[in-house]
Amino acid sequence: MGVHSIEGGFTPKECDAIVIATNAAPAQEALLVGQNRDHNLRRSDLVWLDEVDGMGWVMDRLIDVVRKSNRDRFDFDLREFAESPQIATYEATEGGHFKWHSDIGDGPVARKRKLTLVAQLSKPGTYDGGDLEVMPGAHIVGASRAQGCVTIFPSFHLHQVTPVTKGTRHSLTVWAHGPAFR
Ligand SMILES: O=C(O)CCC(=O)C(=O)O
Ligand SMILES: [Fe+2]
Repeated sequence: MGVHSIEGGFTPKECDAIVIATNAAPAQEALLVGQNRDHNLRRSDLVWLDEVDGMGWVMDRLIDVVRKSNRDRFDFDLREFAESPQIATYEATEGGHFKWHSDIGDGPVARKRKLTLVAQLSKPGTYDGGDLEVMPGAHIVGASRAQGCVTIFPSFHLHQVTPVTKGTRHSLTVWAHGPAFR
């Protein structure tokens, strides 16, 4: 099952507005499913979109994009958005990265993740590295780095963010949930 890419899911102006609003909110160090702090696996700061004022329109857009993508490409049984979208900040100075992982976890909510959506919030020229790569089969698909581009894939696919080696990368992730695959 493939990786779906939607150019212009957000405009560059909208991406900048999300980053500016996020930077004003206090960040938490990213925890993994199961709440373990493992810098070897992941190094980034996280802000929950629900905790940033004036971001309701962002959730509305994400819902539209997921609905359309699911209708056109996946046809999964999706029922809810059970978690707040997360905005991640990967800093070169901190070796920001996220090693190969699947988003389906053991917890009651992470277990129900079915589609993962990632929006590129940073301009491609402002950071080096920080590539989102997805493995839908025996090959690796590199996500578009275009600002505002949205990449959608089944949450069980392995994916990684390569280390950021210069500058800062911001991304927005949201999951759509539903009954377990069978
Ligand atoms: O930042 C990204 O591009 C991906 C983030 C991710 O894989 C996650 O939050 O599970
Ligand atoms: Fe992930």
